[in-house]
Amino acid sequence: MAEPRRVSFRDGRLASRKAEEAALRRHQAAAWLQAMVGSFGLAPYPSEQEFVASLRNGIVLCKAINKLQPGAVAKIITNAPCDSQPLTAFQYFENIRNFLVAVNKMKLPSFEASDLDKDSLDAGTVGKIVDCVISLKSYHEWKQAGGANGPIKYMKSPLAVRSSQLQSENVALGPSPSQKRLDLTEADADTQPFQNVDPNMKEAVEKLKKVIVDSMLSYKENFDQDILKKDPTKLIGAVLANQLGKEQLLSPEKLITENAPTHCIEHSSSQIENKQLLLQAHETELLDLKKMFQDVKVNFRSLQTQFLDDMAKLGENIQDLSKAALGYNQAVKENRNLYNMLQELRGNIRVFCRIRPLLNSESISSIEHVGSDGSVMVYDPVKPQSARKIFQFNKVFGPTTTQDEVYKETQPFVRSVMDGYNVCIFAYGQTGSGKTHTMCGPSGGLSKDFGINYMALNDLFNISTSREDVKYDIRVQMVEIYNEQVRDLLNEDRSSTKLDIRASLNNGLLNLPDAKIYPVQSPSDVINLMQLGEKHRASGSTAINHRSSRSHSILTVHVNGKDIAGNVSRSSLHLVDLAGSERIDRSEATGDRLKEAQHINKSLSCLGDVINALAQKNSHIPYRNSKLTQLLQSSLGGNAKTLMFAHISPEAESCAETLSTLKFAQRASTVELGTAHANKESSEIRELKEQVDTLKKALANKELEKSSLKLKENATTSERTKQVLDRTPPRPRRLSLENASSGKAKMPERKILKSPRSAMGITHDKECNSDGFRHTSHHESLLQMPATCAEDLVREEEKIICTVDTVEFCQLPPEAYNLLKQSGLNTPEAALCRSRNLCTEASCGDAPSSTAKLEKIMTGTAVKKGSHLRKSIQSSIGRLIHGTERRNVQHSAQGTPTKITANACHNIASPVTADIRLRRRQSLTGMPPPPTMSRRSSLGGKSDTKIVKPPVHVLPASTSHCHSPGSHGLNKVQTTKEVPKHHLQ
Ligand SMILES: Nc1ncnc2c1ncn2[C@@H]1O[C@H](COP(=O)(O)OP(=O)(O)OP(=O)(O)O)[C@@H](O)[C@H]1O
Repeated sequence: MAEPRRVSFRDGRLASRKAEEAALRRHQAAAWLQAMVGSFGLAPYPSEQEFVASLRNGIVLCKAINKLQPGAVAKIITNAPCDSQPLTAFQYFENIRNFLVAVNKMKLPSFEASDLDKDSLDAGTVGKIVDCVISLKSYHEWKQAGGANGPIKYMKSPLAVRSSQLQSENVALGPSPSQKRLDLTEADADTQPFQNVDPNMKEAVEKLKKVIVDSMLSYKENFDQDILKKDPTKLIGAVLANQLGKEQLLSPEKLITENAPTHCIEHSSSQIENKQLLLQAHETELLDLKKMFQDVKVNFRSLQTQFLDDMAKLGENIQDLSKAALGYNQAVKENRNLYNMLQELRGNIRVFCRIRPLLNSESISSIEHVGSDGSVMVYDPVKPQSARKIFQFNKVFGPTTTQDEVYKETQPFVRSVMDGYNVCIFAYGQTGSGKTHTMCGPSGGLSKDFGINYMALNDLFNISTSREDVKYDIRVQMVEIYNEQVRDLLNEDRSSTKLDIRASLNNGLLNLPDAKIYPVQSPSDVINLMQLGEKHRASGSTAINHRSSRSHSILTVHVNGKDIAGNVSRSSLHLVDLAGSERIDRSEATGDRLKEAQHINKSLSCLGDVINALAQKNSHIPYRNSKLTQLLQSSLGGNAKTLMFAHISPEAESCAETLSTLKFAQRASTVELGTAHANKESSEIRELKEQVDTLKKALANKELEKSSLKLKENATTSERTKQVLDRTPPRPRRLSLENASSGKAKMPERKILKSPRSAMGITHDKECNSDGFRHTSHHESLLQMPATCAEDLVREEEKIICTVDTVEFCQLPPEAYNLLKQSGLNTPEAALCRSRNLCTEASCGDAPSSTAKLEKIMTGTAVKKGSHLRKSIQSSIGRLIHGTERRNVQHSAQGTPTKITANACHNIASPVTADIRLRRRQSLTGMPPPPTMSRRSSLGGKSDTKIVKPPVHVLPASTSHCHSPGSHGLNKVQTTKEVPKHHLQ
């Protein structure tokens, strides 16, 4: 199969080579003719047609031959300049005929007049014409050389043409006999005998010539090393044999012998001899070519080696480069990850930039480059010389980015809502830049190409159904801020949509308690609600956007999750589509539109102020300057994850706004919110938190009560003391003092707080009332209380003391508290009784049993409680107590002598109550007190043992009366339960 292909290739090459040779000869002929007669418009390398066409009228040929032999053509028929008629065919013929006669006279190769006829044009006939001209040329050269060296020699063979240079040199000398013999185209007298020989013979010789020339050309074209290695004589023999065999011709000798008449044989053998010589010459030429070929081959080999070396080096270089590129890519990736981590840790506002497509195809885009690394390069096409500005964001979405691609990048934020994080995604940008398209989808979410709002909610549903162990409750709110008014978008009653922003009691965050909130179960619920909201949202047509949002819309999704272990998470997702900033001159807003635009621009400017203040870490952040910043406060400065979409329009006319948006967004990306926290609580923590809240409230109540008590005591002490002293004879009074001191030993601890908040007594009396204690009325009655009303006072005192104990009781660790609750003391009244009983038990010397009970509770608590949670709750309770005590200490230090006395009274508690107190304290704070130190000493003060003296011995006489009310009170408590009333008297 391969062989025919090689043959046809060789044939093709041969044909092209022949054509090349013919073209070269035409070129020589044309050049010579032009040199002889001047330019006649023939191209240097004419085609066959051009060549023949230029000679067809015979004028050029006649002129050329006349130059060689003046008068060779007597009359040349030419076109007169005035004669516009073209020459007739007959006139042509005259010129050609005269030329051919002249040529024949000169015994030069000739052609037929009809050969110039265009209809009969073929390669052979053109070749004859060219041969004729070339022979004229040779003649001319010979003549110029003087004609002394024998007859003219002209070339017909392509090979003869190839060696024309050599021959032209020889022309000067005249052809040697051997040369004459070698020349295949020799047409001198030697060839004459052939003209008389048998035409068959002539034809055979012509064929032979042709075969040899073709073979030579063929072998020259296709020689290979094998051929060149052969003996040239044998090679030629082989060529002849081959070609002759192919042509089915006999060998030249045989051919001549067989076909030629006898008288021609001698001549034929000399012809063959000539041809053999010619072949030898070609053999030499072949050898030269072989040498050349070898040289070329060596060069080629060295070039090939060099090329291979270069390729190898190039390969190595490419490998190095690819390694470097790979390393670089990895470094960039790592860098990016680190950057993201850093941002995550810092809690920076993430910023994505989205470029909407050009809406007017004739506009020029001001966006020069969008990098995959989050960079965007902007320039002003109106001022192409102006500097390019590059901005860097977390991500940049080009004009061809789809909604799905945008959401894919947003998804991680949305998903973290389900893990308890608060997330805020807001779209910012000039009017018509595509904010609504991104958040709600085209046509404000009314089409199928949904925006982030819908996709986010859909995603939340998917997660909620995929997490089987958590039960989620998803609710939706949708409001707008229109002309600085917050309006409910989901309220069907459009007459009462105005909403107030209020601080939540739970977390202090601002919210809209009156806004309608709808539970959603499926994406279709969401679509319905969003469509309702979009229907109610204010929008209008401006010169920039035919459906421009005239309000900021906030879609809030509240997600509450509770897992099977009772752990809860609460989070919210704010999806904010801001109204676009607009230049009034461009939006051409008037009337209502103008008012809206002013409000929009103002609130966006407030947002800018807040962002600036946050970016600069100012101490004051002006959230309250607009409703928008008020509502977004928790997202901009809280522990939320915040993502901002900066939208830009690529049109050249919007370049200024684009730059302003990008600068704003870049500033926003520097705002550090702090690490976001998940709002997750385990059931235990939740319970503990609730208990801490209860304790805090109770502590506050306690302080209030004590301050009220202090007021009461201050106001009534002197009065009561005076009355009691007046009524008590010296003996009972002494007894009373003694009883007081002994009774005191049995009394439970009583703290007398000197809170600075006592001034708030009037306000907080209401709270006390709500707890069932009539402090205010009591306070008033105390001011006017006659001595006989002491019993009432005692009751009041008892209540106060019980209240104090209730507070302290509530300060028990939760488990202890729960255990006590389980034992039936789960109402304030029961707790009150319980505390009273505890006091009583303690005062009756039943301290060991209560202590043991407490101890039991504490031990159980310690076993049950995880140490971590325990520590946390204990430390918070400890702080609460420490804070109170510190305040007490401070007040004691600065207090009146009465207060000192009271403290002294406090410090002389019986060992039993002191023990209870210490144990309780230990259980609450987890800090074991040193055995010899009282609570105060454990707080860093001095040991009570050093400052506390028995009241009887240390109290100065002037202050002993101050102790009486307390002792009275305390005695009264005892009295109410156990002590006879006469002790009071
Ligand atoms: N990414 C996008 N691909 C195709 N069209 C878009 C894209 N973004 C915006 N558009 C088209 O541009 C026009 C303006 O968009 P859109 O209304 O969302 O802008 P806006 O920023 O919300 O404007 P305004 O602030 O005035 O409400 C709309 O016709 C919208 O369909």
